Amino acid sequence: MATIMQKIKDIEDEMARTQKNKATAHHLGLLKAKLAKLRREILAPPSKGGGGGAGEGFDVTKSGDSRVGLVGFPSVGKSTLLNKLTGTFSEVASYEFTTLTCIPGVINYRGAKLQLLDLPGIIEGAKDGKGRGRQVISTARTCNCILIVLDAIKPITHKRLIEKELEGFGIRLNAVPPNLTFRRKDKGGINFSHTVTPTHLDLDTVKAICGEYRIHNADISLRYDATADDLIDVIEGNRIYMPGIYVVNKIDQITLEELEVLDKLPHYCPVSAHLEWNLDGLLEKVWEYLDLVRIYTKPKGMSPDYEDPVILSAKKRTVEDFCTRIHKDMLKQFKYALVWGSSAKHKPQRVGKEHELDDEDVVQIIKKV
Ligand SMILES: Nc1nc2c(ncn2[C@@H]2O[C@H](COP(=O)(O)OP(=O)(O)OP(=O)(O)O)[C@@H](O)[C@H]2O)c(=O)[nH]1
Ligand SMILES: [K+]
Ligand SMILES: [Mg+2]
Repeated sequence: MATIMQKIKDIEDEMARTQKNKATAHHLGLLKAKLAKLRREILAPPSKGGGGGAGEGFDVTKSGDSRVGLVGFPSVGKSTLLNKLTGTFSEVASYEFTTLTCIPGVINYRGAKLQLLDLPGIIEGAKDGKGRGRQVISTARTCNCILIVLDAIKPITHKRLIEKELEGFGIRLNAVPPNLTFRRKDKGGINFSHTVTPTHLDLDTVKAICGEYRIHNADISLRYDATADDLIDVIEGNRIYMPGIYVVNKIDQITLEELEVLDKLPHYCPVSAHLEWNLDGLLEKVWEYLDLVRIYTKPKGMSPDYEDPVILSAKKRTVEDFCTRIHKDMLKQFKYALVWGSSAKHKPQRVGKEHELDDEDVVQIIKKV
C-alpha cells in the first residue's frame, strides 16, 4: 500500500508543478488517468487474504426504505446527530475518534423508514488509505444520500476537503453522469466528435487518456464541454451519483452574522444537534433530497392503508415498480390497477403497469382470476 500511496503523491506533486495550458493538456489528462487507476487499486487490491478486506465497508445490514450516511471529520457531532434523530445510542465525547465502527439507527418519517448510519470520523488522505477512511467511504458508497457534517466553528475549507475524499472514492455528490458517449470497438483508432466546441479536451488528450487504459479503438462523442475527469469517470465506470447535504452543526457557537455567510452555501442545512435546533428542517431536506414517493395500498372493499405506505424512488415509480416492491410474483397475477390521486385522470383511473404514480396516490391491484 505504501508504494501505491507514494505513487499517488508523486503524481499529485507532478500535477501541481505542471502549468495548465494547451501544450500540457494531454500530459495532465494522462496523469489524471494514472491517478484514477491507482485509486481504484486501493479500493480493490488483489486479494491475498489478511489486510482487512480493503474497499469493503462495515458489515451493517441494509434495512428500511433508504440509507443515509453521516460523514465528516472527527468530533463534528455525527454521533450526537444520530442519537437525537433516531434515539439510538452512539457514544458522544469531546475527544476525536470516539466512534470506531458503524452504528445504525432508524428514522420514521412520513411513513418511511430511513436507516441512518453513524460512521467513524475520517481524516484527510482517507481515500488514499489513511485510517479507517476506506471502510467509511466504502460504506458511504452504499448510501442513498450523504450528510456531510461540518463544525460551524471550523474553517469552511473542510467542506472541500471532505468532498475530495469522497470524490477520490468515486462518489459524485449532487451531480449527474457525464453526458458523453464512449464506445469501444475493434478497429478504426480513436474517433473524437463533439456537438459543442470543447475547451478542456482535444484529440491528443483523449488519445493519451485512452492509451493509459490500453484502449486504442473507440468512438468518443461529447454533447457538452466535458473535462478530462468526466471522460475518466465514464471509462472507469464505477462512479456513484447521489445527493449530498452539508449539515453545518454547532451553530449555537456562532453569531447571526456568521450564520448569514454560511446561508449562501448550496445544499446546506444549519443545525445544533446538541440543542436540537432545526432537526425538523434537516429531516425535511433529507426527504426532499431522497426524492421518494409514498404510495398507499387499498385492498379491495377496504379503505386505504395510510399508516404504512409503499416507498418508491421518484425515478422508478411505475405501477410495475410498485408491484415488484410488494411481492416478486405480483406482476404475474397483475391484470390492471385502479389509481386515485394526482396521477389519475378519473377517480379512480384504470391503468396498466407502465403508469407512473405520484406521491400519495392510492393503488388497488386487480389480479387475474
Ligand atoms: N456546542 C455544541 N457542541 C456539540 C454539538 N453537537 C455535538 N457537540 C459536541 O461535540 C463533541 C463531539 O461530538 P460527537 O457526537 O462525539 O462527534 P462525532 O462527530 O461523532 O465524533 P467522532 O466519533 O469522534 O468522529 C461532543 O463534546 C459533543 O457534545 C452542538 O450542536 N453544539
Ligand atoms: K468525538
Ligand atoms: Mg462519533
